[in-house]
Amino acid sequence: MTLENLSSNKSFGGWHKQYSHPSESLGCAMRFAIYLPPQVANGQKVPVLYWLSGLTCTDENFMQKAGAHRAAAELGMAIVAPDTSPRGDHVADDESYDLGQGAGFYVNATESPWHPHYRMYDYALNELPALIESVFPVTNQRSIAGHSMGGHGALVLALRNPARYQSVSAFSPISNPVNCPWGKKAFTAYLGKDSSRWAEYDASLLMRDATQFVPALVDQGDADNFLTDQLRPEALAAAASTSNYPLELNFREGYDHSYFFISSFIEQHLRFHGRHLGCGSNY
Ligand SMILES: N[C@@H](CCC(=O)N[C@@H](CSC=O)C(=O)NCC(=O)O)C(=O)O
Repeated sequence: MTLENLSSNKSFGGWHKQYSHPSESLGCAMRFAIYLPPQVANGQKVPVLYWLSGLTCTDENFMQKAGAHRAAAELGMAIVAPDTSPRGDHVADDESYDLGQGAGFYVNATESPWHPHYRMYDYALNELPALIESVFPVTNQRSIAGHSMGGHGALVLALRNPARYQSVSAFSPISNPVNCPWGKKAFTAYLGKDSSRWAEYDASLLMRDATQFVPALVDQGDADNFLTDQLRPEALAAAASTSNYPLELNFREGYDHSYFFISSFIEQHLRFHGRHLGCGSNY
């Protein structure tokens, strides 16, 4: 296993570290960041929250802007944040911000020129957790969370793989991508024009049909400029009502789509995951 340590910074008694590694699923070097709480210094293994970021992000946005380290340190929870797509000169790209590098949408692409590298679903579900669990002092207890495109990714991964995750949460997720401009553009490019093949990556359609449940928490700002056109939380609410899914959906007055919103409620999300991961004093 070739794992290159790119940076290390002490934070709230634990460590924030960035790594690069050759990814088999993506066929390129891939970067991720990990926050290791202080408990690991005592030889303790800790559970992991995977965080999937949104359009234009790298591994850095969440770690530097969300303010999650204090609660993770208290709870004894590792957080892993991968980059949002494969990267490199040999990797297909597009000049728009919502397709190509920085916009992997957590799918396995089937279409040219994307399919050789754009396999973020496999990477986030299998390759990254296998690497993390073989190298770092963590247990195999996982939860998953994300923002916007990453909220879509987190919900889809948990809904399709309920045995893999203890809990799922999202801020401002793209809840019904088959019915919004971001989703239609990305899915047409990555998955092809036949929209019947998009359903396996649509959180609302998956939640409507779910029979196995992962506790789910979603926060949505009501002043989010993407709310009506792109995010469609009402579709997720309707789906949860159909399947009796254990979804807590909160609308937060005055909050927008930014990391100011995420940083205002991230502690509540970490405590929610902590209860399901069995860490911290509040479970
Ligand atoms: N540049 C675009 C919008 C880009 C944007 O808002 N990205 C969000 C995620 S949006 C959905 O996935 C983000 O997290 N940005 C990074 C950050 O640190 O805020 C535009 O101009 O409209």
